[in-house]
Amino acid sequence: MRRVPSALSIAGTDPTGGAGIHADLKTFQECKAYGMAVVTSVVAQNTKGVQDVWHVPLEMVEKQMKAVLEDIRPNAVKTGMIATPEMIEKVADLLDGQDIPLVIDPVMVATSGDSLMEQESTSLMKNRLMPLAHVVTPNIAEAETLTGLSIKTQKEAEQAAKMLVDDMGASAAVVKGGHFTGDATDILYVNGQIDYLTAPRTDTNHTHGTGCSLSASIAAELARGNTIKEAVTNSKTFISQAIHDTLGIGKGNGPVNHWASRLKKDDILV
Ligand SMILES: Nc1ncnc2c1ncn2[C@@H]1O[C@H](COP(=O)(O)OP(=O)(O)OP(=O)(O)O)[C@@H](O)[C@H]1O
Ligand SMILES: Cc1ncc(CO)c(N)n1
Repeated sequence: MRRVPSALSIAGTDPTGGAGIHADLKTFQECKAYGMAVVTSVVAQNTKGVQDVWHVPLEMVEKQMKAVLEDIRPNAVKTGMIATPEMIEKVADLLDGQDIPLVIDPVMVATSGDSLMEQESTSLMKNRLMPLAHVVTPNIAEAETLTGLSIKTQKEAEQAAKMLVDDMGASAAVVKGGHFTGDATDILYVNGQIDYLTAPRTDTNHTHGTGCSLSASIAAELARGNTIKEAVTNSKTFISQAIHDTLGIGKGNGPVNHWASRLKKDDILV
């Protein structure tokens, strides 16, 4: 029987629509999955920075999750901003044993440089969330924090990807090279194999929400029944185009163009 694939984001908000659950829902839609979202933190932020954060009470996170799970069971889940140790424990408890493909974007710092996770959360992120992850998608700084390695080269990024899987229990890791120089190369480690996913670097500072959108795309692809390698490869194509076909909006690091694969910028200009 044919089905509508659905994907759930568990993440924080961005009222300017470029990152967090807003980016995730746009991405799910573009990547042909029915999108759902549980809010973990309400963030007053824009493309220039984070002004304030309110964490949703844990019992309300649990109620949101239960409301979704008892009604429309997602075919894949992604987590983004889960700021506090207590919230990580709660989300891990709720996801443990669910048998739903899980993409963990270990969000720690916004593109603007503002912190989105409490320092004390790192060990719980490692001990509780990594073992549940089908795919974990750290950027270089997040991979360094999780593994304790210093990552200056692609070989060191490979080593980090292997640690996240072989030592910490994720099924696959994508160490993103957005903050390296040269081509935008991400390193995928899955089934004991390293793959380099490379795209030309776009010369832009409009990269707000790139990480959120990449991990949401991977979740949508998994929800559609694709393998991890197919999901990550297709998602790399999606995010490269969304960065390349920039919208040029925002006074800071502007948002990516989630429409890019089906609309060219001229189609949406008024
Ligand atoms: N300038 C660029 N040109 C092309 N691809 C890029 C560029 N910057 C980032 N990417 C790609 O975007 C994806 C996200 O990577 P990045 O390392 O920026 O994640 P991140 O730091 O978690 O993102 P965020 O800014 O949302 O926190 C990766 O596939 C990366 O290679
Ligand atoms: C809510 C949220 N999640 C993730 C990021 C990282 O881009 C952000 N800026 N805001």
